[in-house]
Amino acid sequence: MDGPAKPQIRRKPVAASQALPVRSPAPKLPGHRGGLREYTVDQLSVQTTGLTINSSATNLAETPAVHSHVIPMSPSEKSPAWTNKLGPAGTQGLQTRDGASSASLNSKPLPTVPDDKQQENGPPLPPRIRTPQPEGSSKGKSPILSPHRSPSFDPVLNRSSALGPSENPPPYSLLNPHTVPRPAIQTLRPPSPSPSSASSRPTTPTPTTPSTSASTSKWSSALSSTKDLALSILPQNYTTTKHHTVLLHGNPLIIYRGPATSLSITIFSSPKYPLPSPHQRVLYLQPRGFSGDTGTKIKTLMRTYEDWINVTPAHRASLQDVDPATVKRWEKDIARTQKRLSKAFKPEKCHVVRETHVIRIPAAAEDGYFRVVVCHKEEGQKRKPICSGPLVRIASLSTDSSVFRGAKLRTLPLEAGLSVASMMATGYVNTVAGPAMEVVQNKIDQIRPGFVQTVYDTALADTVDEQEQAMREAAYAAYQTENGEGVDVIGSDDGPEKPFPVRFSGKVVQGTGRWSERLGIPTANLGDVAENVRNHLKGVYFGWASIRDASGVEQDWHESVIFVGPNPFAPPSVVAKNAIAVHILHNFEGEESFYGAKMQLVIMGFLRPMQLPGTPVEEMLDAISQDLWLTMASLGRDNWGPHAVTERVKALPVTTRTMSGLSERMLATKERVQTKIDRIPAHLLGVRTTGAEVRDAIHGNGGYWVAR
Ligand SMILES: Cc1cc2nc3c(=O)[nH]c(=O)nc-3n(C[C@H](O)[C@H](O)[C@H](O)COP(=O)(O)O)c2cc1C
Ligand SMILES: Nc1ncnc2c1ncn2[C@@H]1O[C@H](COP(=O)(O)OP(=O)(O)O)[C@@H](O)[C@H]1O
Repeated sequence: MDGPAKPQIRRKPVAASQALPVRSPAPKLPGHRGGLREYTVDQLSVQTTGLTINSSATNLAETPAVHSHVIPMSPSEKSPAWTNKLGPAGTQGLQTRDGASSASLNSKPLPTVPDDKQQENGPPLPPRIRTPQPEGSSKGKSPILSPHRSPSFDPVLNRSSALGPSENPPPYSLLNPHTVPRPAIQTLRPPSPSPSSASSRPTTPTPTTPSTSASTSKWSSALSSTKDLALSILPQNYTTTKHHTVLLHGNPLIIYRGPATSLSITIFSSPKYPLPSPHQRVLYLQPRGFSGDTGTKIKTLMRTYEDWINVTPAHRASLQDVDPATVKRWEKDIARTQKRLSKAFKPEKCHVVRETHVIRIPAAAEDGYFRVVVCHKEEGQKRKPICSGPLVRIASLSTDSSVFRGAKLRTLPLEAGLSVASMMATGYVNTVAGPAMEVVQNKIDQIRPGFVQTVYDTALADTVDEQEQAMREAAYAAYQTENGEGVDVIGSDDGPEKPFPVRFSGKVVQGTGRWSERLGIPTANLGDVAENVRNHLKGVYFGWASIRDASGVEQDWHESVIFVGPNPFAPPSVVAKNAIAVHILHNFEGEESFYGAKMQLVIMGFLRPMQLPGTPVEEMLDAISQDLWLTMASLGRDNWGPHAVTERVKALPVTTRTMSGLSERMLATKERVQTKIDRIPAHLLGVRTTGAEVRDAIHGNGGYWVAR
């Protein structure tokens, strides 16, 4: 049971310069096969390694349908162009209903909150009890999987269907319940059951599979579990200060769903403080815990100089225009909040309901933690933040390592849950969209990471070497915390310490399946591993893994967590032999398994001793969430990556070594496949595509608001 002593976790200071103007996830370098420098430690050969990070995305956010028309705002009502160059800032210590400061996840102060609006330790509100949503007829079903799609009005696109002519629903008949990938995640439940989630509410009808196949229910239950988890982890649904309260309607976990991704809030204020007039009231989406590269993307896609995104709804609607079921839900939330406010404030000071906003979340917001900040903004003046809403997590269904960005330890289980849901959803996309999608998506994945975005928005680096350096730094920067404190990492920046790195290989064999059944995390079990590895290692380690394909060609290297110890699920034996189980932090896009394949492993360091068999599932998940976090952060550093990538790329012909040469090739391929990609409404299944993100801007702010 006792492995090496628990390693020292260091807090790595992060220099501002590490927030690079390049996009994370980083590109896979074409032709990268991970040629390696080898060392020798005991009888083991060792090597240094490289970095590969992928990305894709999705949202099931509810977009309340508007029945008839919306009232366009007059030009004067429209939000002013945002020329303000204030950097991102936080709302300081906004008081939540349970008296907790929202600064627990967001610690930067808002610099310009007027005195009378500053946070105060105002009357603590009674704890919020989340009551079940009786309308929850669709509990457990993902909104995008609901069996019927009505041609209801789409408030974002301002037309009668969310789907354009080229955006037909995917060929769901192709759904094959047997091909949706593992894992089963039934046990991935919130620590304490939370009765309500967005998944339990009626939502805007969306296209779906006609069947209630096993795969569909698995996928939707993965999401619904994660959403439940979100409620228990990010439970506060309103923030309040002396004069303002912002109530979030729906689940704080908002799954990306293309241009129709939205969130709804209601703003209250004290009788003496009505909200500014519509043309002076501007709503921003403020990224929390992001690194500079995301800021760069926002700036580029939104054609602006700042990281806050102006999301002020473009249209004014009346309550009669809104779907009655949505209004009913809002009213219920409002009544509940008002009841609490009336207990917390004297009647003459009690906040009154002012406006409800349905905010469209642009694709530029990417994945991460956000809050809505309501500002007072007069022409030619700096904006003045008035109040801000609860934290929300915008997420696409992807196993992209960057889903961990911005997460704090408290939210990591949620991140792990998302990662599992992502795996299933991405497989689902491949299944429903059929082989075309798979081929095209695979291609786009090869060409897309980093490069396309780089071409769009930044000056190109001169050489591939520089690009590789940049992508590594960008990957690391993604783990910066919002307060600049840095991230937790293992080991020194100089690279792995003796006896690591340790390199070995094994053959992927079938395990008992019990681990993934219980935790929802697939682990490749290794046979044919050298005895000295089995016997000398014990505990949980991190490192790089690479699988050889059928023809023996080594594929990309992926970050991995590696377990060496007795398998608690294996049949008892007199001398328990150590098992080696590897979870690779990569989505294998619907590939069922790689049993029989040869896996190369390079262990770079020790994470923790193994937990005793019988440890509660929640505790194990917590530990693994931290394992994943530490692995990504630790391996993202310069001296911890697969440097041999550089050597490989150097071997390429000179023309392909320059960034421009590469990016041209990338773009040419991209153009060939983009048209196909664009026809697949992957966003409905939660997958972001580059084309969809770029086109997103044409929808403008969208959204609508209702005066009370
Ligand atoms: C990252 C990781 C961490 C693990 N941590 C533990 C642990 O702390 N305690 C334990 O008994 N098993 C641990 N395991 C191992 C599993 O219990 C199990 O032996 C292994 O994943 C094989 O399961 P399978 O037979 O279902 O494939 C871990 C596995 C992985 C991949
Ligand atoms: N990210 C991943 N990490 C490890 N294995 C994966 C991953 N994705 C898919 N797999 C596949 O899933 C298998 C493990 O599945 P699992 O449900 O744990 O079954 P078993 O324990 O019976 O092998 C691996 O052998 C591998 O083929």
